[in-house]
Amino acid sequence: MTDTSTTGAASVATLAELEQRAASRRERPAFGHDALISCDRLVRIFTADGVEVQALQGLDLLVTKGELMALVGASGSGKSTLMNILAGLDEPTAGQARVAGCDLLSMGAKERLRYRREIVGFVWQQTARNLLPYLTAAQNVALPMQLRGVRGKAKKAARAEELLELLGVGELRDRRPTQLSGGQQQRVAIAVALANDPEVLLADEPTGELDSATGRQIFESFRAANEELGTTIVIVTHDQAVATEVRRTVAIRDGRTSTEVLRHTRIDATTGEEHLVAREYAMLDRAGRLQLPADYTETLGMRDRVALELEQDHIGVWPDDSGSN
Ligand SMILES: Nc1ncnc2c1ncn2[C@@H]1O[C@H](COP(=O)(O)OP(=O)(O)OP(=O)(O)O)[C@@H](O)[C@H]1O
Repeated sequence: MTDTSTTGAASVATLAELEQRAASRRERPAFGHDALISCDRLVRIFTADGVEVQALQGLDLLVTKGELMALVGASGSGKSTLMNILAGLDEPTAGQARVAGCDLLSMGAKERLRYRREIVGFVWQQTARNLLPYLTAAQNVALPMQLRGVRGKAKKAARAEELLELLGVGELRDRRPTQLSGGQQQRVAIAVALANDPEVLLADEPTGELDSATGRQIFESFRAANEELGTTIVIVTHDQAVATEVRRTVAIRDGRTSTEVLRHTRIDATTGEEHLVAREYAMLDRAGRLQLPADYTETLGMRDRVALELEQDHIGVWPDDSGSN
């Protein structure tokens, strides 16, 4: 008979060890504790005509304060759903979402209104949705300050002027939206979104209705806001030029973050020249789940099951060869 008591005793933790483990788990910082935007297993289910659509299926996303990043993904992948939740316009079905310390699931109506006025600013694709047609550019920028209860007409006018100048449309302050080009309207819209100095600026396809040269100018306006005012900016875009200009592009697929491209400049040791280096990463969620890019799995004919091997500094993933033995 084999004596298992020794092995059994060795594998059973003492009470003191269990208490220590529980304590260290408690002390471990929560997911995204130091991020400005933190989405944790975010779910949004829509029900239309008795049919359920899972627009977000456990999406994880962390954005650090001061970042300028892009979100990309095919049509229907859930980008606008996520933006509407982050903008405080829609509520998630489950999961957690926090922006600048505000819990987007438990906010009451009053808190939600304050959140939309003071914590986030947004710029939409449709230029007409961003500005009131009967107000001048400067009056449009002053309006959010007025709604927030900022006192002093001169103070509001000065802030409006400062923002319009920063975005390169200072000289257009007295024009109404119909007297501005699409690109100029979007720059005024960015000034409106920044009026109350929000922590986060959200933009959903802000260059979607513009030609590529104008789109580039708009992107430069976002960069100016990010660099000069330190505003954290998240841009949803189909625009390849925008997606490759930012340091971090996160791809959403089927309601989840799937891959992420990080870019940094590297100086060539021999020539001294600067090169932009981009590298694609797959997201690993807290349960250890990894989504492999479809083009990788299709190339190697991987389906249903893969073989894994732990090496010293990497994990190998091979097509399932169990049938060939
Ligand atoms: N109000 C709604 N009612 C029902 N289904 C919805 C609603 N809003 C979005 N959906 C569905 O949720 C999924 C995600 O939509 P979403 O608009 O977030 O995608 P998207 O990535 O922004 O797409 P696009 O790039 O075309 O704007 C889609 O299948 C869409 O049909």
